[in-house]
Amino acid sequence: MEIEQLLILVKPDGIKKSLTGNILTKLSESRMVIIGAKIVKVSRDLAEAHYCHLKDKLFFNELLDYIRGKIYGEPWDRVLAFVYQGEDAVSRMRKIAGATNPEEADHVSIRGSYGRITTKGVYENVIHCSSDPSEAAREIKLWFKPEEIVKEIYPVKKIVVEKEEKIVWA
Ligand SMILES: Nc1ncnc2c1ncn2[C@@H]1O[C@H](COP(=O)(O)OP(=O)(O)OP(=O)(O)O)[C@@H](O)[C@H]1O
Repeated sequence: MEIEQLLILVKPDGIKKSLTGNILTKLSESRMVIIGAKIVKVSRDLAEAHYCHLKDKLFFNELLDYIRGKIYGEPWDRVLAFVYQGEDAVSRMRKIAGATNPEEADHVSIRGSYGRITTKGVYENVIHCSSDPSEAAREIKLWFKPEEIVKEIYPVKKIVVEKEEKIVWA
C-alpha cells in the first residue's frame, strides 16, 4: 500500500464544541502519524483558495464565513491544521471522518457523531479531510510551509529572499 499524507482541519465548530480531544482520539485509531500541526486564523484568501472548487455554489460565502469562524467570532474564529501520514491515509481517514453530510455519515464516524445540518447555512461537519492524494498535496502546500512539516514529503527548492520583514521575539 502507498504511503500517503493528507490535511485534516478541526473546523471552528469542532473547536467551539471542545471536540478537539475527541476528534484526535478517533483519528488516532488510524495509527497514522502527525507530521505537521498548527493553529490558524483563516484569511479570506486562504479560505477562497482552499474551497476554490466550490466557488460557483450558492453557499460559497457562507462556507467562507464558516471555515473562518466568522459565525462564532472570537475566540472560536480559528482552525487546527494537521498533516497526517501513513499507509492508504486518505481513504482510511475519510472513513473515520464520515460523509460530508452529517445525516448521511456513518453514526460512529466523526461527522456522524458530532456534525449537524443547519437550517440556514452549510453543513457543520467539524473536520475537513483531503479527498484524494493530489488534492492533499495542493492543500498541504497551501496551509503549510516546508519547514513546518517534520518530513520532506514533496520536492523543495532554495530561494534567496532579500529584505524580508519578519516578526521575532522582542
Ligand atoms: N450541499 C451542501 N449543503 C450544505 N453545505 C455543504 C454542501 N456541500 C458541501 N457543503 C459544505 O462545504 C464543505 C466542503 O464541501 P466538499 O464538497 O469539499 O466536501 P468535503 O470534502 O467532504 O468537505 P471538506 O472539504 O470540508 O472536508 C463541506 O464540508 C460542507 O461544510
